[in-house]
Amino acid sequence: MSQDRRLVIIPTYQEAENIEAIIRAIMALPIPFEVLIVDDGSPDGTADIVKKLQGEFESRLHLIERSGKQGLGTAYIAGFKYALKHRYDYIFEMDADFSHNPQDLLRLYEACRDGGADLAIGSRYVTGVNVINWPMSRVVLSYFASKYVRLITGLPVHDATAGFKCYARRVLESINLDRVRFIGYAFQIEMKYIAWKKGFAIREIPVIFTDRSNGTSKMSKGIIKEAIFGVIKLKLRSIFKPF
Ligand SMILES: Nc1nc2c(ncn2[C@@H]2O[C@H](COP(=O)(O)OP(=O)(O)O[C@H]3O[C@H](CO)[C@@H](O)[C@H](O)[C@@H]3O)[C@@H](O)[C@H]2O)c(=O)[nH]1
Repeated sequence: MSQDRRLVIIPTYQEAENIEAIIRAIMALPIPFEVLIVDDGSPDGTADIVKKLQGEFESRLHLIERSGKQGLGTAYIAGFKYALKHRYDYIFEMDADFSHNPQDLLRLYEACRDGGADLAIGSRYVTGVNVINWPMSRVVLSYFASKYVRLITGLPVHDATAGFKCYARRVLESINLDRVRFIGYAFQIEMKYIAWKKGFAIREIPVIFTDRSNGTSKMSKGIIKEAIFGVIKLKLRSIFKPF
């Protein structure tokens, strides 16, 4: 176990209020994780805070700086390419804003390392609805989005848009990352769908998602639209141009 190399990728845009605390919370976990921040030129100086912390955490804290907001999906793709190049064994996706509890990284890791999962998903909807502080409209949208994804594509997961995950390296190695198209929540659906179509074992681990106290969500109408039409495009793509 101790030889495993674990990388937590956190995409950031305007997360100056959260970034130091989330990095410290991950660094304090009982087993070592490395962290890669992929920042899109946040005007609030998120990247500068990361650079300052690099002095303290040295080789455990990494930063990719990109110019301008390019979307969560492309930030993760940049992070995945970094992870494969540097041969990490387990690669995690996580938000910067504490909506994902850093302690749950350990449970996702165990599900992959000991539980036979190739992809472990921190899932809000395995046992009821485990979301705190979201407006009811957002809970309903998110919950039924997963039902919609299942209906159209057959993807057998309860939380299709979840953004808290652990991939065993072999999953990312098997995916042509240059063919991953979507940039918002549809990206989260697309990655799960491709992994499932390729026959990887997916396990959902129940987690509690707590909406952020600091900063704001980057959700937009464009992101919702991309997800609605993206699911249909994914289904068609799988018929005409299998993954
Ligand atoms: N680099 C980069 N990071 C971004 C961008 N947009 C958002 N992020 C970062 O991505 C993370 C999630 O963004 P939020 O805007 O906080 O997401 P959310 O609305 O709370 O959505 C959450 O739930 C969705 C499902 O309901 C998930 O699909 C999503 O991944 C996330 O976990 C945060 O760390 C945020 O800074 C971007 O364009 N570029």
